Amino acid sequence: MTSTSFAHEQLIVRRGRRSGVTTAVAIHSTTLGPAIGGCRLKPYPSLDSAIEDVLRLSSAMTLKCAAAEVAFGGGKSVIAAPETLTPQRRYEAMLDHADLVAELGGTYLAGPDIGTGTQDMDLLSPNAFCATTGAGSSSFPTALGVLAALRAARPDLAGLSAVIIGFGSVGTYLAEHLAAAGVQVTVSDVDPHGRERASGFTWIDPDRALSADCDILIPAATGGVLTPDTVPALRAPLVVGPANNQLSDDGVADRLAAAGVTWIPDFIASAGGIIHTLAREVDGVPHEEALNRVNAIECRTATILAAARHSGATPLAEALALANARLGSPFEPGGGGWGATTSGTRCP
Ligand SMILES: NC(=O)c1ccc[n+]([C@@H]2O[C@H](COP(=O)([O-])OP(=O)(O)OC[C@H]3O[C@@H](n4cnc5c(N)ncnc54)[C@H](O)[C@@H]3O)[C@@H](O)[C@H]2O)c1
Repeated sequence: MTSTSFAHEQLIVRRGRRSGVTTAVAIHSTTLGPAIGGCRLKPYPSLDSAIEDVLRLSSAMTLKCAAAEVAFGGGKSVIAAPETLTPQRRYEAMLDHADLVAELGGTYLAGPDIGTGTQDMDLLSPNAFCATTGAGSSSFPTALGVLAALRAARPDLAGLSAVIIGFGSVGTYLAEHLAAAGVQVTVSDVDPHGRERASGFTWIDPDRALSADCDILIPAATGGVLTPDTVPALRAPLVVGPANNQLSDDGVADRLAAAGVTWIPDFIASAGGIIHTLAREVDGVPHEEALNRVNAIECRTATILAAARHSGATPLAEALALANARLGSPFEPGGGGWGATTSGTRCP
């Protein structure tokens, strides 16, 4: 999901001097403030695919921040790890990456992502969020944000059925909350251990999950799951989840609408983690107030869905209009300079 009307500001790719591992930082936009985005560590089939990933994910972060009304821009970083990485070489790769991020002088601030965690953020500190002394895991607020987006489409969840693709950190929170709300929850994961952890929930094999007969389909694993090929197989009338870049391309939003599927844009539904982290670590607000800001995703999603119903456009088109309007007339930071966030001011 990458539709913004401008090119990346910066892409830096470097081979680490200690580790020999290639790492990259992409800064898509600093229009609203320093670029933020997770640091992803994983093996890639090629350098090109790592660069493609960091470019796509960083532009999605621009949209996520703009729509979430925070005074930050979009960035992302990747560490293209070899298939086997000893703990020592992994540590050296993180230090190499920390050097690269530090050279950017605060223009890019990292956070945990696939393959990295809070202790890695300690190494990137002060150019990172969610270090061990920070706001903690973003998975719970991310799940809360998905639930807020879901409520905008289906206020009454009791008695509905949901299939969650990806029983990881966010997927597990979602499964527990939805079950508590009276939803019949089915989960799926490619990891064989996922099935053991999923006792208490109905299980479905990953290759059947996307086309499962249910009220709500929740992509909570990888991106790119909604494609021209997979849309015809969908049976759920509503798709909403935390996975970034769920569409293979923006045109898939039109296919979803034509198939009668309501798709809530990922960059709206998955913003709970950054909203909570910034509220806690930048604005210093209490946990409860930070969660209130996450819950504003319900109002934002309701506004987008109502606009789409009114205009006949897709929710994606309306969400892009919202984000791009904000990028076109940037928030003027108050006395706090960059770092002051506005989340919740337009959607209390
Ligand atoms: N954690 C956050 O705060 C956060 C914030 C925003 C977006 N996201 C996105 O949400 C998604 C889930 O995040 P997470 O933190 O729970 O990640 P995670 O790594 O904890 O969980 C993902 C799970 O998906 C499983 N999986 C991978 N491919 C699969 C497939 N094809 N079918 C079924 N299962 C598959 C993995 O085995 C894993 O258990 C990711 O796309 C992530 O980028 C997460």
